Amino acid sequence: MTKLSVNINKIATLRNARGGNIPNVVEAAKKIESFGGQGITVHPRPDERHITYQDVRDLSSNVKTEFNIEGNPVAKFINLVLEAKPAQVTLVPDAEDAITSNAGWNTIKNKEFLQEVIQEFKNNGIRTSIFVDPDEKMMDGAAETGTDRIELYTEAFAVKYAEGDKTGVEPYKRCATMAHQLGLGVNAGHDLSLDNIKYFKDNVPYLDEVSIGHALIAEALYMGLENTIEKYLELLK
Ligand SMILES: CC(=O)[C@@H](O)[C@H](O)COP(=O)(O)O
Ligand SMILES: NCC(=O)COP(=O)(O)O
Repeated sequence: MTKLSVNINKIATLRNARGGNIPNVVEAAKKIESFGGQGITVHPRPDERHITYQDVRDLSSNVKTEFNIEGNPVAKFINLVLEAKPAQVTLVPDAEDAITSNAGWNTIKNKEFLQEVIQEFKNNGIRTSIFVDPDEKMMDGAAETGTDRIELYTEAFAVKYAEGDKTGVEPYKRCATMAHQLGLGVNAGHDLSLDNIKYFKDNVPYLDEVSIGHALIAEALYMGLENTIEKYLELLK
């Protein structure tokens, strides 16, 4: 079984559009858990355009399933994660002004830096995952950082799949197999949706967890959050 972690960034985007506290992200996380979501993911960005640092603190004492915090490990982020003590931290090499995540780590060039931050999180009992493109060289590099897991960056697959090209899944198959052989857990995320998740899940082995936000929240506008989560859970069995 592959776990579904629901990324709630877009719930905060909606709240921030008005100020105030509607929708309330903590309540949303609790509902998602009651609908069967197996984890909650957030990606606080430096400008706090959706999830704020305070949201992370509030969620940390309320999330009962697996709490996963994503972000670029700059000092402010590292301190926040050490304070929140989530089950998992996912390191993403985001530029400050990136509209969304758009690349994985070069695990070879950043090996020493990653080794250092990963060790700090692991010393504090936090599982680590690093965001990587589906490139075999980066799997070898990832294993050397000491990370527990990798998160395969799935945008390239999602784009090809939407164009009717199913071969985009091939590098993910190879990298998931290789990561598993190297002793790493395998997560995946970015632009996964009800349209493409089944094909991805059926073709990529050893998939521990997917984190899905943008499409899931958009789908929930039409189908409701409970139905949408149920559909994902069915497809991820
Ligand atoms: C790490 C990742 O894959 C992203 O999908 C991210 O969590 C989404 O962030 P935004 O919601 O800011 O686009
Ligand atoms: N790690 C990926 C994630 O949390 C959600 O990405 P998206 O579904 O919002 O593209």
